[in-house]
Amino acid sequence: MVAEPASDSIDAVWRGALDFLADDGGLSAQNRSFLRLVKPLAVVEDNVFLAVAEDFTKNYVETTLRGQVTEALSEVLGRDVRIAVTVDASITPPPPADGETDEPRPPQVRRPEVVPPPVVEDPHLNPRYTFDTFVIGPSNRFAHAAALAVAESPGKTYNPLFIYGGSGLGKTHLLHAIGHYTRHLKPQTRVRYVNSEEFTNDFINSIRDDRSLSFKRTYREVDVLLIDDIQFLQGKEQTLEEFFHTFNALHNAGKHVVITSDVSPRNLDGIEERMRTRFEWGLMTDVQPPDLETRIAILRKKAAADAVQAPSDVLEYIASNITSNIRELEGALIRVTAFAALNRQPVDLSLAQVVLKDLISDDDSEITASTIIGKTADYFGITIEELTGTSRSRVYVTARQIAMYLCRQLTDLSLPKIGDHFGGKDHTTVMYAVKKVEDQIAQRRQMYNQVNEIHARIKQSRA
Ligand SMILES: Nc1ncnc2c1ncn2[C@@H]1O[C@H](COP(=O)(O)OP(=O)(O)OP(=O)(O)O)[C@@H](O)[C@H]1O
Repeated sequence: MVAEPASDSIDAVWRGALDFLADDGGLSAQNRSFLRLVKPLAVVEDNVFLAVAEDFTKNYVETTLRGQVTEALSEVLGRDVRIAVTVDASITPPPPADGETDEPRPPQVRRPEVVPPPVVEDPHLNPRYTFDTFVIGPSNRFAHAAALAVAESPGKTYNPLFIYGGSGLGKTHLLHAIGHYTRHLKPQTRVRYVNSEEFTNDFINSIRDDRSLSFKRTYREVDVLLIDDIQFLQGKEQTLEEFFHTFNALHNAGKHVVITSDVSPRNLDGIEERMRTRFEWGLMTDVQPPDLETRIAILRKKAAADAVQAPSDVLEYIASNITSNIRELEGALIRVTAFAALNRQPVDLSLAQVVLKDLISDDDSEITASTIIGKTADYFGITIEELTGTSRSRVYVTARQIAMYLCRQLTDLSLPKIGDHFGGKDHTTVMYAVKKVEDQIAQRRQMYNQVNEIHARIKQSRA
């Protein structure tokens, strides 16, 4: 059993968590700056209480940084913990530690007249999903144009904008791009991005905690609401009712709503007619699987963004063989370039063919999260309960993170749904695991081999 740290050791726990994050290497300078604004308060059972001076910082820590911070604290404490962040306006950022003086200091957010507040991305928006990084082709030209028009003048035309289409075709990317561009043009615009599952959880929690007013404020006091994967609301009557009122309140006030779904409004079963009709009030547009040229252009852009060298014939090979999902397309490129980097080999066609042999197969029967979890547990010689449980032993954590990564790569499940398969883990934990495995694949041969071997076994099990 892990001893409960005395309350005066909370500083040591927090320092350990910061060291863990530093070793992990995944924290940007901006995020390090944010963590310096946090004052650790106490560990009580499985809760770690933190305080910050501002709502803005609280929001950032609770959304963008939650996965990493929770993971680090759980690692240090040896068990799964949750974080709770409170606002205490009397907190001032600590002075820089020795040797830290060259690091950029976070701006003093409480003296805006001297130093302006930090200009950071909206914590809910992925910085990589912008219009600049979006490749336009015949399959998405209309959706892109509509998204751009909304971003340029929200509340005016195409309200609501409804974007639908299959998994991994860029719907989420477009939603985030609208958010970024709107804020770029008019920084004071209040934009909120939310996945429908988070909306549901937020709603349920607000009822449980008697916070319906703050829930309403969160979703109604915005200029642009971007709501992803609305199909998850199918059949959830109370949440739908709440969403219906949210939608009406925003629409009546001339605020913009952008919705994505895997099917068109009329194919959304389990959603009342009155709501489906409203979705059709504005503009509906689909995104289709991209053609070969667009797929090659997407790979080229991705290679340039990641600064990896990949000759044209390799990009064409990948693009010719992976046709229906852009997430898979990008995953294949990462796999090839990671293998080449680990083996200090140049990326060429024969290498790509070997590396992608099992990925490019004719068998397209569906891979499930259960298969992935089962095969990963087998590989590590642990049980499914251990893999999906809460133990922090290294082997369990590695197995859990690899299985989460493979679920993201090989299934159409959303981050919250993947979390559900792992005993109800938070979607930010899944996001963190995916990012961590992605990074380590390119840096550690062992990780690369493990992921590849498990992937091969999953594919074989379907043969
Ligand atoms: N046209 C595009 N140009 C560049 N990258 C793209 C494009 N379309 C999709 N992508 C990339 O493909 C990946 C999957 O896209 P995204 O998550 O937006 O798909 P989605 O349609 O929302 O899928 P899901 O329904 O599974 O959530 C992302 O990394 C995204 O950046």
